[in-house]
Amino acid sequence: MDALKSLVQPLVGGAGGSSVIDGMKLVVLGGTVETARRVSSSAWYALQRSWPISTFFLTAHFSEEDYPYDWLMLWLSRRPEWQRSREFETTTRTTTPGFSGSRSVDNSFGDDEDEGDEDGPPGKVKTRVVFQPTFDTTHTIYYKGHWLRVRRSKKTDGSGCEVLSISVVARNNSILKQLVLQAKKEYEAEAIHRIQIYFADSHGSWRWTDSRHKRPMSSIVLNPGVKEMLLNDTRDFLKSEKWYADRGIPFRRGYLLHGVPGSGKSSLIHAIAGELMLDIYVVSLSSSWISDSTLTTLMGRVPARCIVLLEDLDAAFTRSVTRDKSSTGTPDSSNNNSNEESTAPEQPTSSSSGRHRRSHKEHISDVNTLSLSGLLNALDGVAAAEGRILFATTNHLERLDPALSRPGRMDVWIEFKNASKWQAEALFRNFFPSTESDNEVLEGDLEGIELPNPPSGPQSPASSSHSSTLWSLSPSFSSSTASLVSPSSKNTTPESGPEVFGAKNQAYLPPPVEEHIAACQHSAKPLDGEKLAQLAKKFADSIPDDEFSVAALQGYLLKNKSQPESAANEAAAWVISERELKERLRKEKEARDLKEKLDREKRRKELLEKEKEKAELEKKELELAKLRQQLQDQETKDKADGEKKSTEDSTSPAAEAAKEEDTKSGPATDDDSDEENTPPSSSTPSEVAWIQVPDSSS
Ligand SMILES: Nc1ncnc2c1ncn2[C@@H]1O[C@H](COP(=O)(O)OP(=O)(O)OP(=O)(O)O)[C@@H](O)[C@H]1O
Repeated sequence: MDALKSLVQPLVGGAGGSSVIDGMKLVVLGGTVETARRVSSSAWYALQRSWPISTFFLTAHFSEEDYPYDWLMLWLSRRPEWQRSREFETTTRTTTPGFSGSRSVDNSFGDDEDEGDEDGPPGKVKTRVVFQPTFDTTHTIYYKGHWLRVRRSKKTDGSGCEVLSISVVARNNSILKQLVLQAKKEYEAEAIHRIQIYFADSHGSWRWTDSRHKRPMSSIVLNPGVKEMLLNDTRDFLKSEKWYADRGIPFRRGYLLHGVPGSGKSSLIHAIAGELMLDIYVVSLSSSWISDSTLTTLMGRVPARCIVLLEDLDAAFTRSVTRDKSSTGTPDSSNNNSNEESTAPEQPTSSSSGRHRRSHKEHISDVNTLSLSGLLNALDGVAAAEGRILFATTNHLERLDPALSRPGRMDVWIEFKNASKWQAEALFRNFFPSTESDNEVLEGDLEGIELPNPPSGPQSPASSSHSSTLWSLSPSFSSSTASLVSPSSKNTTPESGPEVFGAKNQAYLPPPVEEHIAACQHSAKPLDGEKLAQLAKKFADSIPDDEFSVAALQGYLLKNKSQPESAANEAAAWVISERELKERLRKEKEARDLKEKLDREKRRKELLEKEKEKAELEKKELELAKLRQQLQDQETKDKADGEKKSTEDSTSPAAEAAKEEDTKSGPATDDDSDEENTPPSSSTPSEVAWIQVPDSSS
């Protein structure tokens, strides 16, 4: 301290008693201590890295491609040392992908901490920002009597993958094992209310893609017994590992859900996954990069207990994007053409924290070489994981190869049809809130139902007691709802509503709320049991059996979510309008098909015409070539004949005599010789050339 004093003294000129000097002393002291801390810690790290100190450390590396990385990142995010890091980066991607937006990451902060945030627009997605230590900085964390050195870095192999390295001075690795197990436990405790969804990537790895709230079984409306049977069967399977082992049967079970679109196949699988607390691993078999070997690798890499979902099995060997295009379960080499337009693996866009947003580029090769035998091998070959539950969905059972759907691969088949009256009634009852307890099947858990725009904004006071029902999940005008309801209603006077411009004006009664504005309420009031039953029955009476999908009925109810009476009363009119719409669409499609057919026919005729013309032209050219050849032959022949004749003439005795005569009588005149040597006019080449040849250009 004396040394410090002597250091400071000259600077402050000896006026030690003033508050300025005290302040400066503190600054200098603080700076010195911090510098000393940093220097000593750097020296300590340098020492640790140096040989032989580093030889005392046990180090475990966790790649982000594997699950323990996620467990440890969640565990670390809760450590105060991690949060106290002096060098950090911010991200809206949470370190724990499965829990984006939740408060489980303690070092995050976001919109919901702003004061007055409640006034924000309902349904606004709240962004959370997370602090995380920068790469290549080392942090020391105390755990169960050991100092752990934790470091985040990137792999140097060019993949850009993150790696977490944890080192500890210990005799064996049991402390690291304990750490991983604890991190796993904490991670799973968080995951209890959610299911994780993984998608296959082109490298044959599974990538975490989404985390969803569990969907309650009660929100799935199927004919009685179906859900229960399926749930019992899957539960029973998971308990029967020994039974399978004793009989030498591979411990796998497959379910084929087939039927019309929008009938609840995917929803049921999600509900079952939630019920059994299993994650879902999705493979899209129509992906451009899928091949026999990638699929085999993927199937070998699923964990022991999970659901593997093969969506749209009938599209396995085609890469068309529309499911209505002819697709088949039988391999078709033409469809495996690598030059076809590639279809990128369908990855649902989910929260911003998804791993699919990693910056490193994914190489998606366009080599869909999946074959039927490859698929069958991947499903039940030696490399296929045991203990998994396979679900496959298809809208076209008839297009599947029998080998694919035989028992052993697909043990249980369930057909999904369009909604029955019974389902329509149950859907209505599930959809609208009731004041009676018997309707509580959905209480507390309907939040999983898939609404087009799931709002997360504040609820109106009236709806707060039912915050988890579909009714209260609907986007609401919240506190402003009261002002929109007809003034005849008791508690909807302007005074009871929020403070709005002119609300206190008592001189005139407000004009009635226009009907279309009143219809915009987004929350229905709970109905009493009797009324609900009556409306549900009326609704179901209007819905014909097996004509509309449950998804279509749900869409209709969503349009009327604040008006159960209208939903029931207008259902018959909706059915008529839907039929008309379907009829119109059918006719339009027919007209389109007809036009396409005529166009095709026209193009075919034009093609035929062109081919015919081409053939004719070729024929004429052939004839022409023939004639030319004949002409050439004739010319050659004539020439040869002429030469022969002239030779003969010159060697015969008469000619000799004539020659002698000529010699005697002197040279003949030019005219005479010309006459004699002129060949017969009929064989002159010039005349042959007058044979008319067809014009090739015609
Ligand atoms: N049986 C059902 N019970 C409850 N909701 C249903 C049912 N069927 C469909 N839905 C609703 O309809 C929507 C579509 O359902 P889902 O995706 O499960 O149908 P799908 O049969 O898998 O359709 P696709 O064959 O087109 O994939 C979802 O929002 C779901 O809530």
